[in-house]
Amino acid sequence: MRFPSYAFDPATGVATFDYLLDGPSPLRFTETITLPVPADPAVPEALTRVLDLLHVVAGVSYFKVGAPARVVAPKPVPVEAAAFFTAVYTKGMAEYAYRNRLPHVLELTVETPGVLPATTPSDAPAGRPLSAVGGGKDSIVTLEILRAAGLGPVPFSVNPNPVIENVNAASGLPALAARRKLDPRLFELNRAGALNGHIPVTAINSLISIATAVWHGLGPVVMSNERSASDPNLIWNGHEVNHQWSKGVEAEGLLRDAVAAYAGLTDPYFSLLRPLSELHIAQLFAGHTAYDDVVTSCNKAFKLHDPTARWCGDCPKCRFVFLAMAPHMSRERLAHIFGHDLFADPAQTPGFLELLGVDAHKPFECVGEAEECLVALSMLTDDAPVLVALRAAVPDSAWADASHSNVFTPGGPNHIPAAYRKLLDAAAT
Ligand SMILES: CC(=O)N[C@H]1[C@@H](OP(=O)(O)OP(=O)(O)OC[C@H]2O[C@@H](n3ccc(=O)[nH]c3=O)[C@H](O)[C@@H]2O)O[C@H](CO)[C@@H](O)[C@@H]1O[C@H](C)C(=O)N[C@@H](C)C(=O)N[C@@H](CCC(=O)O)C(=O)O
Ligand SMILES: Nc1ncnc2c1ncn2[C@@H]1O[C@H](COP(=O)(O)OP(=O)(O)OP(=O)(O)O)[C@@H](O)[C@H]1O
Repeated sequence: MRFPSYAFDPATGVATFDYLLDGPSPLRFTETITLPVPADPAVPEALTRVLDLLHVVAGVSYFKVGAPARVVAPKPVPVEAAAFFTAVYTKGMAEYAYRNRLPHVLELTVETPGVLPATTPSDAPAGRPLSAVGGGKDSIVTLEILRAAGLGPVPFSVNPNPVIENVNAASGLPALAARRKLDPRLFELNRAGALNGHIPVTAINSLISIATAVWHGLGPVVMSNERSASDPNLIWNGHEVNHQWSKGVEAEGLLRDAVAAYAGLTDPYFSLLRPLSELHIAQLFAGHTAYDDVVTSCNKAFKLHDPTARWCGDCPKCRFVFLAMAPHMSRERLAHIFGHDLFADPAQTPGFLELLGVDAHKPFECVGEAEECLVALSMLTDDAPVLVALRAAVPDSAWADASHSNVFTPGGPNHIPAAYRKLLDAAAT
């Protein structure tokens, strides 16, 4: 796989990234990413550098059509950027490799045509934070922590759908948006049965967020990725397979190092919620009723071709968020947010058992740990049909583990700068 060229027009904010899958029948693709144009459209060198990184990282959508054995990046970069590329194409594509039985994907190294020394670091950004909004509870909690601290966060999204637009409207904060258009050829190939699978979309959205912040004189970029995003779903051929890899703390560190070494940006990007469990975030979300009619975490609402849906009420993510929010609010409020009372429907029991670790591995979805689910269940005392069935199915040993849980104690590795860490600690205690 090669990366023939890319172009960026500061007058329109349009970047076009070209890709080539080499071979007897070469395949060419072009992805278009449109950044919001600032009042002063002069292009700083750091923006060009971030776009260089984005060119390679956004290539994963086209890589997956052929799983080529060699990926050759277009420019020399520092070792930190090369390491980030390799991790995105291996660890970020691990679910795709596992589902398609392509073990070589986990072993490849993204080649670069030379090694550059690291760029001299600049000062950390001191502008208004750019806060990535996905429409779910997590980014709402971050936005409200930053707003309460008087930092004037700027909500930012890639391809905002009506859910995200409604969340932004409920926040009352003027938002920025970027557009991302995959090459339509990809969908033709998918319809014709090409190899397909999950890609590390957060790595792409993160670089688009950093590019926007740099161009607009904003920053840092503040994400809302939680502690459990770092935990794998399963081990395959000796490699961890994590559906949420690019939301995890390892990816966050690699991305920060790559952007620092190649673009000279210091502390440009971190996740404010990294030390928190999903259950803890759900507790903080419960304090903000203004978003009840708009908040949506269900991934089915985010299909490229069906942008109007909210909670489907029948997927691992809906079940997980319902369970995580349940201890922190009335059942009436919960049913209002979701449009369904999932604990009243016995057909939901097997799906909840999967989340509780009683069945199978962690689902390939953005859901928290089995331990968090057990703690949430232990906090619920009423006799809704699903809760009765779950209590009966959970083994005694699991209850003992849940009673010693630290899901409400912030912890674990993170990259939060000291000034922001104070804000989190004040909000989460
Ligand atoms: C919404 C969703 O979950 N989509 C995944 C799904 O794709 P599907 O065909 O059902 O719908 P579309 O999202 O409309 O995609 C259409 C095709 O386009 C491909 N594609 C999409 C975006 C992209 O950046 N590159 C692409 O190539 C896609 O593969 C389809 O062929 O199943 C796909 C195959 O498993 C997934 O790739 C789709 O996932 C999206 C990329 C997506 O945005 N997913 C996030 C909701 C998601 O899963 N986030 C994870 C974090 C993962 C990470 O490491 O960043 C999470 O929240 O846990
Ligand atoms: N379209 C998008 N544009 C920019 N950032 C996004 C987008 N979608 C998600 N994100 C960001 O990526 C991270 C992971 O997204 P995720 O969907 O898990 O979070 P969320 O929507 O805030 O909450 P939830 O886990 O409840 O869905 C978050 O920091 C979120 O803000």
